[in-house]
Amino acid sequence: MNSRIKICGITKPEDARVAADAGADAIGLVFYEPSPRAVSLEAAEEVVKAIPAFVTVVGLFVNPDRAFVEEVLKRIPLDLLQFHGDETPEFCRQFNRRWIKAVRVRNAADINSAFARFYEACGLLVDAFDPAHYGGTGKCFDWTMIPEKRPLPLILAGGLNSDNVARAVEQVRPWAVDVSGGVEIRKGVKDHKRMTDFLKEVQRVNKTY
Ligand SMILES: O=C(O)c1ccccc1NCC(=O)[C@H](O)[C@H](O)COP(=O)(O)O
Repeated sequence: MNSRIKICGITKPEDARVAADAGADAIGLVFYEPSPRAVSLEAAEEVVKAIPAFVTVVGLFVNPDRAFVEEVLKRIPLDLLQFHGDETPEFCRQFNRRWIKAVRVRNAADINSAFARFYEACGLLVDAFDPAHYGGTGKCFDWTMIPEKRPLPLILAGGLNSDNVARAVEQVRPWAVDVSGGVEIRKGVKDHKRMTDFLKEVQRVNKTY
């Protein structure tokens, strides 16, 4: 099985185009103001115009109000919602939209309990735990905590970059990988070479299976 690739925290149309041209399966837009990768609705509209057919547009939220998600959905044609905070399953399911849930991993039980609790999600994103941040930390976690048995598609995130993603794919065999900081020059600024190197590396290791 090929691991799909999501590039998260895209803020500019040209970055979305480069990612899509190089083979990204999904683009993430961060609707969380404290993030250095946050986009306004106006910026998101421009980014989405640059995303071709068959590339999934993912909207990322952290403990949003229901009204805020609805406002975003009215303006931005998101294919998928990604909830990165302490949202409940009831909250996540109410938008009549496919969704994924992120979990910050301290131990294997965090992953197994999230699989059970968020069984209606269409994927579980596993990310590094940092008490001060909900995501986008640039930190890896110990991938040996990830169970072999996965009731939902598993999306691996946290500190991935073109140097370690092949090892991650070989070891974890995730449904998808998700990257943000590892393809930036600095927080919030994507680097086209780092994005294409990352995509090529996943494509290379995918071919070996
Ligand atoms: O990217 C952010 O700033 C962010 C802030 C708050 C919650 C989630 C956030 N990003 C979520 C992602 O999908 C990232 O790609 C994922 O956490 C991995 O980030 P990184 O370790 O920088 O690759």
